[in-house]
Amino acid sequence: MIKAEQIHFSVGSKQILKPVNVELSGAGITVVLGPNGAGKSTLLKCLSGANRLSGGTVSIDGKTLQAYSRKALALRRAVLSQSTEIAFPFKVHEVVMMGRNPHSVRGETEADHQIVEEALRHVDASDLSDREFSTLSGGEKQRVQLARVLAQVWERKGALLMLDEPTSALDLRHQSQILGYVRRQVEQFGMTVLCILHDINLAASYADRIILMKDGEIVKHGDADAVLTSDHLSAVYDIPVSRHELAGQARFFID
Ligand SMILES: Nc1ncnc2c1ncn2[C@@H]1O[C@H](COP(=O)(O)OP(=O)(O)OP(=O)(O)O)[C@@H](O)[C@H]1O
Repeated sequence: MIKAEQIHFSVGSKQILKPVNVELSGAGITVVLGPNGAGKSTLLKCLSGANRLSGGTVSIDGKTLQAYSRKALALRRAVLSQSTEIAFPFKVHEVVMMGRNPHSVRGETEADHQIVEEALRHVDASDLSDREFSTLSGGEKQRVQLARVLAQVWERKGALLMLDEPTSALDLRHQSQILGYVRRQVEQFGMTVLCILHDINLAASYADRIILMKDGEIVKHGDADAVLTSDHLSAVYDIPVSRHELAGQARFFID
């Protein structure tokens, strides 16, 4: 369980994240939605420990982030950030193996290699394994980075996954393939997922809960069906958004 109490984040005199409380526990996908600049990535970075908080505390299983060693934190939660670039000429399989580093006591094992192979298969990137990472397309890089994150918490019961726009560079098939796979991980291993998306329809398809943000604040946080209303979305995005039910699924359109 991850719990944030009154966390906030400022740069100079600008408060980018106003004091918020967030609690995520148990198996499920929480999607963070909101317009550009709403503070979604800042919230995720504060929860993951990438941002030094201006105030408040984040704890995982009752222990503050500061009380975890880097390795213990890496075994408990994995983070996919927006930037997928890597400065050095690594091969794809080497990038995914980085996700296994926190597990290595005496180097890579056969099991680690199998996990890397499996992770690449699940993101449809097996054929890229021996390619140099820097030569991949944007969507290929994003899938490989996701494989690295999946390898980090491979089949760990109750692991935390924090994903910042994991599908932003993906085509339609890969969007649904990858979010579908994340959904199955949640169901099989009880993972707790926090995922930033821009596509409201994707969010409606995969989210159990929604955090709706605007101007550095959480405007709504609750069950997806209750948060994803025409009124809430129109107010947050400053544009009329209508909700329709199609084949039993909520669908959103700009009027
Ligand atoms: N280190 C920083 N220094 C100055 N401003 C920052 C910094 N980090 C974030 N910001 C600003 O804070 C606001 C929130 O940024 P954040 O990246 O959290 O937004 P977001 O909701 O993830 O946006 P997007 O949908 O565009 O990715 C933005 O206006 C951004 O420019």
